Amino acid sequence: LTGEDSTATGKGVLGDTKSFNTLVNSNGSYLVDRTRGSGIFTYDAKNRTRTPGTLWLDSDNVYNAAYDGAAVDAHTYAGQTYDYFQDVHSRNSYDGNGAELISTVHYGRSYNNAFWSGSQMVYGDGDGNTFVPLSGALDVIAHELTHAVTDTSADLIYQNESGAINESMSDIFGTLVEHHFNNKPDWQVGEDIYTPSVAGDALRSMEDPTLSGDPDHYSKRYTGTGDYGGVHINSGISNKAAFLLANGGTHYGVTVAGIGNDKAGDIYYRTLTQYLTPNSNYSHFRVSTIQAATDLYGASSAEVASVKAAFSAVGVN
Ligand SMILES: CC(C)[C@H](Cc1cn(Cc2ccc(C(=O)O)cc2)nn1)C(=O)N[C@@H](CCCCN)C(=O)O
Ligand SMILES: [Zn+2]
Repeated sequence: LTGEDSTATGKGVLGDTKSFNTLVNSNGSYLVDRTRGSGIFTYDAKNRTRTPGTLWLDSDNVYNAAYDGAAVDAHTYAGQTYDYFQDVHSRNSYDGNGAELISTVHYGRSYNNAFWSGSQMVYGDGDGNTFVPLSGALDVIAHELTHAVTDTSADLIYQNESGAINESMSDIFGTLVEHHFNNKPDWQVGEDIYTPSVAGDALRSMEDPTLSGDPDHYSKRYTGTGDYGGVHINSGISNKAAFLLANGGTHYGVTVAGIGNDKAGDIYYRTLTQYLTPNSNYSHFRVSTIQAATDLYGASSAEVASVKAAFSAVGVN
């Protein structure tokens, strides 16, 4: 594919105007951003389930049609997530080696989900009640891309406690990316694309996981076999700890002094990429996070003390 690098404008899922990089040639404008790593490529599944589908081609480099919104956000937010990992953690794409970022939108019919397939991001349109097109939320895209970071580093097995940590890392970095770009930042997940007719709700809350029925203490962990052993359920334990580490608070009588998003992000990134292994459980997660914080700030630092307090607050001792 040859052509000129160009900047297009368009409207995202929620009607917001934004600009993004495209490749233009005699065929028209492709959602190809050659300025980041080996490139960001966004495809159209045309409501079927073959991936990646067709590379997105637009006629005039202006992406204002309703059908374009999902692609505009998938492309733009993938670029922002790339920038977060490069600029904040010096990681070039999800593998650290500039891997291409492939996204497919309009996957399936009224498909209420988004996922990392093992090689690319995939976004459904939602049914319009439970979800609107799922690429419309930056925390969701960063959630999916963090699965790729995890798979190319700790490679946490997607079940039971290692799977819950895998899921929590995706929620943590999804939230940190949303804060980094100051995109209506909060400690909820998927709020921008979940239940358009219900204000103030979200898929999951990191501040209070019990709002979606998930545990906020290790003693309340799910031990069944559903959801790959509760990977989207027991993630609440780590999500609550992450909220406390960044923001501070008192939980079940344990007080945590917040250290802020940036330090928390550096600690979790180092934990994920240097210490966690495929079979890590919550106990090893605590030890690893303390070690990462010790490497960065010293054994007697306030940051290490807050990591210990955050894990103790959620019952991981
Ligand atoms: C990231 C987030 C937007 C997305 C949200 C999501 C969507 N679903 C299915 C789903 C469908 C319908 C409802 C309903 O209330 O009617 C709720 C949930 N479950 N979770 C999600 O969490 N997807 C999983 C997909 C995992 C697929 C297995 N690898 C993930 O990326 O972890
Ligand atoms: Zn996930």
